[in-house]
Amino acid sequence: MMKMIQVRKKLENTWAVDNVTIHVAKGSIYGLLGSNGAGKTTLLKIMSGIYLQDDGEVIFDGNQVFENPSNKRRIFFIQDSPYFIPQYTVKQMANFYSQIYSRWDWECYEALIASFEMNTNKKIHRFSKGIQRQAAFIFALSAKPDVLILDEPMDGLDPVLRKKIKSLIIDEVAAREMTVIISSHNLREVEDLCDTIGIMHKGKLILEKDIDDLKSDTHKIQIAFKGPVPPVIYQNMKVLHKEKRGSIVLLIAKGDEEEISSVIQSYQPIIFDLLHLTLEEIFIYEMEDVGYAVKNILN
Ligand SMILES: Nc1ncnc2c1ncn2[C@@H]1O[C@H](COP(=O)(O)OP(=O)(O)OP(=O)(O)O)[C@@H](O)[C@H]1O
Repeated sequence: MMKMIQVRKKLENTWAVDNVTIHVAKGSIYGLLGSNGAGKTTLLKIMSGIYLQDDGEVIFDGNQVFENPSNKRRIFFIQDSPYFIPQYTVKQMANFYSQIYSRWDWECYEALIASFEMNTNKKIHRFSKGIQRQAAFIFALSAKPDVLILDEPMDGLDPVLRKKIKSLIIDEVAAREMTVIISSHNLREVEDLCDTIGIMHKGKLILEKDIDDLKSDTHKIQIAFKGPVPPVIYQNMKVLHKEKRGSIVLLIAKGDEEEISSVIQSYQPIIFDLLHLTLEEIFIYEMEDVGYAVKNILN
């Protein structure tokens, strides 16, 4: 539903986004990861129609996004520093959004205001950074957008609020198939939320994976045999990493768990353990495979 095809954008002398192709399916939550300066904000600004790309296409539901007001009204973007009209109170800002977003839901707004115990008569710029962010979420969820784009949304929020906001996002996705694109420096912050992860590095999308696929077919295997490891056990797996510790061989490998197990068992190993990896471990090994360090997005 949201597509970017070979998109490039130059800012001053840098290709901030360089030949990126992304397809975000309706009702999915896409996590865009990358270290400082990777190009995430630029890509989100292109996706939400703030920037026009230099090359390539950005298509939402079959139409261009840039300078297309009817499409833009179906997209809500919370920037890394949320923008509010100067001097506006929460209530005035809500009135403003209700005129732009045709599906604005006052009932939902009132419920969120009560739940976050938000003072609607206070000028938003007087709130702390964290409360401004909560206000931005209240507006975003009340606007009932088809696509919610979030740039570093959890910055400045305490763990309780992060959890609350994540669960509100998940409820909205489940209830009406809202699509979410969310950027972060940190895999751990978004791994429980996203179903697809894309990693950017120096303007390029260097890895894009479905989280369930990744988790289900990547394993940590420890094996030892009386003699050498029979080479045939490697036939139905893709080895990402191999290490020998005495007589034990440690493998990080992709493949079907049952097939791998049955072949190994048939050669009567002395030791055989097959464990699932954390998403973080999977990314480290995957990135080793493509030759990039991702340590800074795993901290
Ligand atoms: N307004 C601008 N003018 C010139 N260069 C810019 C501008 N905005 C970003 N850039 C450059 O474009 C590249 C990508 O920046 P961008 O802000 O998109 O990265 P990011 O992944 O969001 O980084 P961060 O996580 O630090 O926010 C960087 O090299 C940055 O210096």
